[in-house]
Amino acid sequence: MKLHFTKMHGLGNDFVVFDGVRQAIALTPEQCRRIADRHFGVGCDQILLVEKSTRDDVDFRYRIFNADGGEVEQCGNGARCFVRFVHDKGLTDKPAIRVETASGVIEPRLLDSGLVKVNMGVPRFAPGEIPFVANAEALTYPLEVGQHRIEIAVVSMGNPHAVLRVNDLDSAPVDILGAAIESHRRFPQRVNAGFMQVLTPHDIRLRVYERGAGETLACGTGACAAAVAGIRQDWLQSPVSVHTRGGDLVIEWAGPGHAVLMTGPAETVFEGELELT
Ligand SMILES: N[C@H](CCC[C@H](N)C(=O)O)C(=O)O
Repeated sequence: MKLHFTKMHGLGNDFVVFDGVRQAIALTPEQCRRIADRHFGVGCDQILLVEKSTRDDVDFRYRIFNADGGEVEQCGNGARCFVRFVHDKGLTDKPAIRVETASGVIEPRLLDSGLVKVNMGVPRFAPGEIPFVANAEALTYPLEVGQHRIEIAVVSMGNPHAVLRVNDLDSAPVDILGAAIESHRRFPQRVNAGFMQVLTPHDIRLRVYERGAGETLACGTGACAAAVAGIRQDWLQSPVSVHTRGGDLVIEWAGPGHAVLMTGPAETVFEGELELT
């Protein structure tokens, strides 16, 4: 079966996007893995599936599959590409849309500047809402990882994030420690592992070892989680510029109970067709 796709990225976090509005598409985990494979498939960090909404108070539904084939709750860089995609494909002419995801409704908006601003919803910290086996909410939690004992902040943006502050991002053991945190037994659904270096109260550098994809050049929900974790610990003040290896995001957060706003680019790279086996 031939499937048309659009290759997109948000700061180098790249996606294969399918129009599930005009054609019904169902992907198995194995098909997702094959599409995401950078040698045997198209290659991407995540697959995004745009669908009609099942609700009349939102415009579209948005399904996200990691390169390992697992379906997940949220993707920030993907949300920016989502609104660019539905505009470019003539699926809507509204600059701001409401999108149903597995973890709630987000609101991406195309700005006149060409950037995209997304209301990513309210971050959550209660251990019950984060797959973290803890007995009470705290700003940080100790975690034994191999011979390391680290302090992590745990933030849900719909998807789970563990955020670690480091002094030097270039020498941080993101591959080894990130993989160990991602699959740590304290996170039954696994977790995205963010490594944050605070530069000023309004600037951080960030690398994220993503659940189901490994280290990516940028992680939108990871940038939200890191900024929120830093603001909660009085290291940061809103707005926060998050400098990732793929480029910069601006995160705004007015504090507990408020939504996180993320602003950044979304690019289309090419259109293609693949044989779905
Ligand atoms: N790996 C993430 C999903 C993609 C998130 C990321 N690409 C973003 O931009 O937020 C997870 O398993 O929760």
